[in-house]
Amino acid sequence: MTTIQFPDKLKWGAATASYQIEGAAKEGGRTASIWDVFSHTPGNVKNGDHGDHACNSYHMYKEDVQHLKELGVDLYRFSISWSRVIPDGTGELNPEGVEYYRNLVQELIDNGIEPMITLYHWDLPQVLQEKGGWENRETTEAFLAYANAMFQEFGGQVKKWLTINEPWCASFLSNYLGIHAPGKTSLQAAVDVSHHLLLAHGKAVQSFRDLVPDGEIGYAPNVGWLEPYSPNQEDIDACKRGMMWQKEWFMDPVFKGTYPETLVKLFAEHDATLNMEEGDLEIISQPIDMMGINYYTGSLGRYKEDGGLFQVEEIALDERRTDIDWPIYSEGFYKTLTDLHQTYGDVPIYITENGACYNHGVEEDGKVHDKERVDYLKQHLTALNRAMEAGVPIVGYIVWSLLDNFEWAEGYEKRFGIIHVNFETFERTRKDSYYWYKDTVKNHKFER
Ligand SMILES: CCOCCOc1ccc(-c2cn(C[C@@H]3NC[C@@H](O)[C@H]3O)nn2)cc1
Repeated sequence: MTTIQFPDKLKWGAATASYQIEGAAKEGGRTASIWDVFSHTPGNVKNGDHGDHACNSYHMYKEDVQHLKELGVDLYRFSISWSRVIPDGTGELNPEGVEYYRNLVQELIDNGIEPMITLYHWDLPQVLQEKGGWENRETTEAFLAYANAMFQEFGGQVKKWLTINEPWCASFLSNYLGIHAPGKTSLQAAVDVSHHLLLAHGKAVQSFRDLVPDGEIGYAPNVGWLEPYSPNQEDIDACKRGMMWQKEWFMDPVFKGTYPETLVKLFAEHDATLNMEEGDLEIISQPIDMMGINYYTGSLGRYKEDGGLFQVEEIALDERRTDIDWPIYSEGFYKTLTDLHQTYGDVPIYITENGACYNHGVEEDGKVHDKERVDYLKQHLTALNRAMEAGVPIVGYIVWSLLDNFEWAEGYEKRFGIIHVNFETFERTRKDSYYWYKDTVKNHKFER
């Protein structure tokens, strides 16, 4: 057996997001988000699932906090539903909506858990979508007003903030590939959305400096690793192009104040222009205090002439898959983290999401034996440990997710939680992985 030991200063956490767990979609003054509309549109989500009730956390947050307390984590990462706190998208705050999050923040603090708030985890108010959504540059101002209101409401108690979760998913997966809300298939729309998300991020960071001067703020891009299928230059270049879409496109503007020219040209060749205004990149490249990284999977990448926008095809390393059919590639996690450190320097990194989909149910013994999830976490935490030993400044690890929840277009069938949720009764059942994670957090180590 080998002991994987972590430094005591590493923070441990668990994560969720508003539309995926809250439910109460039409309660407490909340109005529709783009995910309400998208999930209620037939054909968009498996089994016709939607977030009307989700995990019922709007009514069960106290129980959720008890699970977190007994888990022993330092941090709970959750997101605010913009349309719950500002139902019209702009203008008046909804007192009931603000009260829900004030109660949640207080419950966390009373139980010794530090809140980490994500401002935008994909649930844009539908009212704003009807005015063009993120394609409309004005939405960056609406986001700034929303962020300022949240900074003023919660900045006294909440010191860790993330602006945008997985901007690649919120722009290209949602507006070019059409797989997430609003389900558009326009490359121009996706390029506009990606720029406006980054601009909104930069505006919020600027304002945060005044409103929460003792806080730390960042954003949470997702990255998948592509390893060249062969040493052929065409495969190496194909992997670089494929990763650029999630990595350089969303990180160069923030850390270097530029977009990668290769992609600007490639998008232009496909009639999608990058529409910026003077001063945008100065706003976007506001210094941030930390970066969240969401990592799940990776694969081999091989040049393919007709391989889509980036002329790359993804080939799984081997047959190991999770139950959402994503390859298991913990070495890719290590390579992602060391690559980011070499490219972008010593920005402190929180792993804001890492976890696995395994769809185990509750057995006759009343337990959930998700050994595969424990194995996935062991492999990826081992890779994380190696990256830390290689000098990558990782300051926190936040598992996705605390609860089984609404996994977007996959619905409730795909379970990422360390706690099982019965979506009829909302009963929570701690999985074997919950107890393994609890022990790892307590001892800052595990055996493998
Ligand atoms: C190129 C073609 O690709 C087709 C599918 O493409 C993707 C990519 C990525 C995802 C994806 C899902 N998740 C998990 C969530 N992260 C945030 C949190 O809310 C979790 O629920 N991360 N990435 C889905 C689909």
